[in-house]
Amino acid sequence: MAILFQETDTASSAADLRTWAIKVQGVTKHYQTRGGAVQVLAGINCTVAAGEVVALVGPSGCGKSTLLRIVTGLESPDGGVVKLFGLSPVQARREHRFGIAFQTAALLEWRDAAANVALPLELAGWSPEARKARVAELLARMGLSDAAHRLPRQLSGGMQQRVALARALALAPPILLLDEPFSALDELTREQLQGELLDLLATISPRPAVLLVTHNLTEAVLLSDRVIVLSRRPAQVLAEVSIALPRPRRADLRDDVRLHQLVAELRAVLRGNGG
Ligand SMILES: Nc1ncnc2c1ncn2[C@@H]1O[C@H](COP(=O)(O)OP(=O)(O)OP(=O)(O)O)[C@@H](O)[C@H]1O
Repeated sequence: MAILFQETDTASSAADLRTWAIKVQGVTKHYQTRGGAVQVLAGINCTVAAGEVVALVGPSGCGKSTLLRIVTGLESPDGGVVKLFGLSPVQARREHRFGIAFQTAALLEWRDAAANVALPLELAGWSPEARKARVAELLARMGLSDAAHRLPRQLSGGMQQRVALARALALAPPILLLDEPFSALDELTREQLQGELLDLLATISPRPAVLLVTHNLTEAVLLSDRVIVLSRRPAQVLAEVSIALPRPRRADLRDDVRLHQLVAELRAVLRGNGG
């Protein structure tokens, strides 16, 4: 295992920033609560290279989702800088540089599966014909062609997450941000979707950079090229673990002893931090 401790450089040239799909530098964040100020992020530095899959793990409540929301521009940091291919999160959102999928599929309940997938294409001004073709392609890719005209409530949890993934990928963004996308699913469905995501990432060209927040260490190792371990709140980067398992990967890699060793090593890092 290679544990690399967080990089300390803060001076980055514009060219360097554009090279990284995601670059997070010195990000701090606190929330004001009734009990006073709660420091959540205490100077986070991390990067995701183009085409790289990076998982973010850490103790419950340490600030993983907060960091992801800051990367999306849904929240602002108190300090520090976030760049997505050199753009601010707000610019990157405007230019459709990333797709997002959350724990709950967050589909529009009055739109059928096809219309939910079409939403980003509509917002980006695609013509009805182009939308129709792209939606059909995405639904077929996710095994949802027969469910195109079903409303979200008529879909299983796994199908809803497939729709959410298809929507996130609709504009073929170079970055995919995933916050616990499978954690609300039963174990078997979760494992199936992990396998489908592996297949997807193996076939999409060029592969998007992925930042995946997860509680599940097996999922982190199975899917990612690198795992960033956050400490307890206020979160700092405790360790970065390279996942040198070959690609393309298949879901049955979860039974491989090398994966189990990496999961054990991640667990040891977290336990060492009281996680
Ligand atoms: N809008 C908010 N106002 C006040 N406190 C907040 C807000 N959002 C998050 N927090 C607090 O910030 C901390 C970090 O929350 P966050 O959801 O980012 O953690 P997390 O690591 O993703 O948690 P989990 O692993 O349980 O999903 C928690 O203590 C949470 O209660």
